Amino acid sequence: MQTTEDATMTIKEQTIMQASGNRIMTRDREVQIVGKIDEPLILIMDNVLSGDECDALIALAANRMQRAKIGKSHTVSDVRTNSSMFFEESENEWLQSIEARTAELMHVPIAHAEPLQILHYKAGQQYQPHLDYFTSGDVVNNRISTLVMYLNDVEEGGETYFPSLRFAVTPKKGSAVYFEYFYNDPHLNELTQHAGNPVTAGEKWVATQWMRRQRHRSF
Ligand SMILES: O=C(O)CCC(=O)C(=O)O
Ligand SMILES: [Fe+2]
Repeated sequence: MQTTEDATMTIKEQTIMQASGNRIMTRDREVQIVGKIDEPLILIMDNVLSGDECDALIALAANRMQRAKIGKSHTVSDVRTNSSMFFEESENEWLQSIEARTAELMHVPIAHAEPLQILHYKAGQQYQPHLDYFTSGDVVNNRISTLVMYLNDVEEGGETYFPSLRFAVTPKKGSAVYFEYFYNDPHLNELTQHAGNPVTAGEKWVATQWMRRQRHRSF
């Protein structure tokens, strides 16, 4: 990727998202940027989903959850104690509009999107530090960016935590954290390592959208 110079004359790598301004207008919602780290780019966004959309995603996923599987071998692992499920691509009309919004927000064509993933953490459950991109296997059409959307307010704990940056994002219904790892500098990509901190009271629901470098969907 090309590099640009910012005002302080330090060389900064180009990012997928142009994160200037305090809000992003999508076709059907105004999303507010309420927090930001520059490099690696991490954005905290408010108003990504409506309360009704959050409730509907949870309701649709609830009876389809299973213990989360990790990586290629699909073995149950202590790295993730939460449960998860994937929707079908564009399963219904309102899901389609959420997918279209996330693609617009993430500045990547919808064809590059993985199906939306839902995670559910009960009290005591967590997701230990990990990278979202693959370090073996499908590295050609690898993941390049993540949007974690919070579907409920968590009573206690459950932050999305970036250990290398010592940065924690508190879940808030309808808000999201965005990060990307498509840098030339592998160190910047590695800094996006993150965890789902243990939920210490209540429960936590999130929807994760991952984007691929190339087309991933058949339509
Ligand atoms: O639950 C979280 O806060 C993080 C989820 C996550 O890391 C993922 O879905 O890849
Ligand atoms: Fe992750």
